[in-house]
Amino acid sequence: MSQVKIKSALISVFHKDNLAPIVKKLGALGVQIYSTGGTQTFIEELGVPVTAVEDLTSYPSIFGGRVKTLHPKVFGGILHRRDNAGDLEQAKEFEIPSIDLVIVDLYPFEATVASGAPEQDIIEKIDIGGISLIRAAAKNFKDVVIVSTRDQYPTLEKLLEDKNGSTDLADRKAFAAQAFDVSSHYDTAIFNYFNQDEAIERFKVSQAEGQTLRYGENPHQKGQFFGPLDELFEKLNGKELSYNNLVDVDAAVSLIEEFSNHEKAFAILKHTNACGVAIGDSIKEAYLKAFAADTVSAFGGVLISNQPIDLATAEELNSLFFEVLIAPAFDADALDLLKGKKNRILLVKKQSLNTKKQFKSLLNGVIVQDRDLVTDQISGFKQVTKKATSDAENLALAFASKICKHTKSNTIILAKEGQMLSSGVGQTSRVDALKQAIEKAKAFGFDLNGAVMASDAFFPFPDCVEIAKGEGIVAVIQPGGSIKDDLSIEYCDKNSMAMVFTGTRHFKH
Ligand SMILES: NC(=O)c1ncn([C@@H]2O[C@H](COP(=O)(O)O)[C@@H](O)[C@H]2O)c1NC=O
Repeated sequence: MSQVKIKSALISVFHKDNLAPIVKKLGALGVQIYSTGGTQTFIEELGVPVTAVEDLTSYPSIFGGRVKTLHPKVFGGILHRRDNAGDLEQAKEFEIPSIDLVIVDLYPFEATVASGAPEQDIIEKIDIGGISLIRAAAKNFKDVVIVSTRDQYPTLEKLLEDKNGSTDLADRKAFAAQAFDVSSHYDTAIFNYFNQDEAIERFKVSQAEGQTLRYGENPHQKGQFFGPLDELFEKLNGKELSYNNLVDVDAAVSLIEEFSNHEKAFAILKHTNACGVAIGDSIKEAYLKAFAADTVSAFGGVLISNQPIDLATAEELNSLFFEVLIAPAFDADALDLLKGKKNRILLVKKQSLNTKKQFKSLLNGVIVQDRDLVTDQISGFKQVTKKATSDAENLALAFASKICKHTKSNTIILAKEGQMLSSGVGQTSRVDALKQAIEKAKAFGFDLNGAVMASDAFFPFPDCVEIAKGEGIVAVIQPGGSIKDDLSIEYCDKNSMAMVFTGTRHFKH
């Protein structure tokens, strides 16, 4: 395999951390180092010999650093083909030295955008010279080693250690692949920043972090997840998250984020749908009320709370077999108890979901939409029946509507005082969803007299309110918008039921 001995290096890095051992090693190997302003000072302070790029190019860094390495002596030094007589001839003619190793750490564009910095600061953090160095060195991987992020320092260090400055083609090609990963990710971030109003209809996503999952939805399917999982969660216990766990965790987090921190909320999900949701005076009470809604489906579920898990709640949870429990924190004694089962996945939710877009693949393409960020507020309820909803009913309706929004359509949620009694989930007709909900509520011993009903979309006919009346349901929330709304309203008026419209449909397909 064709070996290249590193005799010269160009180092230009934004963050200087963890660079010192590499510089020292290169110095010890007698490598000729070229460097830019701040990096050069850093290297000098280590006592390692370094030549300023300015001395190579005979040009100073100009325009506030916008142009410092962009020069034929630098790019020629990287790009000339060492096995091409013509290139070698020209390199000699123009006094272009070989550069065998390039180390770059780009201006932190994404971090600057995330910090909320003004546009002019963001623009100045679009690295031009660095990205060009990366692309040039990666293109000429036959002759050059390109280290394009700080993450690769350990690999380089090991290489320098093991091979004393020599590199194989395979090493260099692997670095080149990573370099184009870095450069394409960087440019995607810049494009998405410029295309915030989506004037250019393109779907460009680059997730820098990924992990291979044990398998996909089923064992014969491969699965991977791309995203910053560690930013969202800290795993305190349990086996690796599976594909299906991740899908359910996403649904659980989306649902629990409907509840404000002063409400003590607990939800149990199966296959992305809630089979129990409640708010209570304590988190233990919320859990017990959520569990009561469907003590069968809770088995193997994904559980989530918006409050820390205390010992009292953990003692109740301990007797349930569940896959995942997510909470903002776990009391030490609760954690000790729950850790008793080694496979149980316990996740600390560190931050909120902040994506504004959702996408999935279909028809050989990708479908993209804004996330449904509308939560129906009592202040926005439109009373459409003669009988107005009471304050208590409004609270129950708002609660039920939050669950509707995160349940597969067609859905009906039946609730009472901060407790989901039952749900009809993913049915092909709304009537079937209601019938399923009624059957389930009865199966788990609930009296529906005085309960409220939420529907994710309008009632095309009055049949749902008719059936609901028969079960003692007193108040209904729905978006409205059917040409036959009047029939449902009339029925409610004649049967002293109250109904509010929200104006917002919450289909979830
Ligand atoms: N303009 C150029 O020619 C140029 N060449 C290298 N850089 C970047 O300058 C930074 C290092 O600068 P310094 O060594 O001065 O701290 C690196 O992030 C590198 O990617 C440049 N800056 C931006 O484009």
